[in-house]
Amino acid sequence: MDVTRATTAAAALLTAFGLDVSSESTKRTPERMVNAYRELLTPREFDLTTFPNDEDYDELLLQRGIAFVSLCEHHALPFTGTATVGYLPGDRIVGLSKLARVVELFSRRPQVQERLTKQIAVWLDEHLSPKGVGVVLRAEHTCMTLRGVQAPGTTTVTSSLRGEILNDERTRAEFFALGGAAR
Ligand SMILES: Nc1nc2c(ncn2[C@@H]2O[C@H](COP(=O)(O)OP(=O)(O)OP(=O)(O)O)[C@@H](O)[C@H]2O)c(=O)[nH]1
Ligand SMILES: [Zn+2]
Repeated sequence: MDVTRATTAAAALLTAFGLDVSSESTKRTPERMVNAYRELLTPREFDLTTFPNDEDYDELLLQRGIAFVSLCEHHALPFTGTATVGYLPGDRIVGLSKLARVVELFSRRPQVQERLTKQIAVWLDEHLSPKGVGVVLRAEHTCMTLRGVQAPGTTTVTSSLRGEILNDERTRAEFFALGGAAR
């Protein structure tokens, strides 16, 4: 991100909106605005730590209630919610915190919820090679609740399933029973 250019552009945009960016209170507003968007668009880096599945744990593991914030690519407004990320281990188990970090990796960029959901599932499938992966996101889109149609209280729910969580009926039912609608 070119912060200097972005700050100049933010000042021009706010001025074009008719806002005063010269008072003591607002003169740093363009810079603050850029910092806020930069934060929303910058995931923290991490290493994917995995361990051998020595106990042969062969049931589902779910992480529920992973809070995320992303940016609607149509309006550049935030959408926020919670993710449930689950997997059925193969030879390796994952460090628990990494599930939330993967959600952050893909949420801090311009997104649509469908793509975000799928990217999390595909990434885990490719990097962890588990027997199955399931992701459910539940989010409020401020472009829908604060403006436009103004439908407060609406939530958008998406899911992406792979492997046995997709194909095995019992595993799929258990996944949704344990973590459906991103509790
Ligand atoms: N499928 C999908 N649509 C989204 C997402 N986020 C926002 N949208 C929609 O993207 C659409 C953009 O449509 P436009 O008609 O060009 O935008 P607009 O004129 O601001 O429309 P309104 O929001 O209806 O006022 C809207 O219907 C949004 O609700 C998302 O994550 N997934
Ligand atoms: Zn939007």
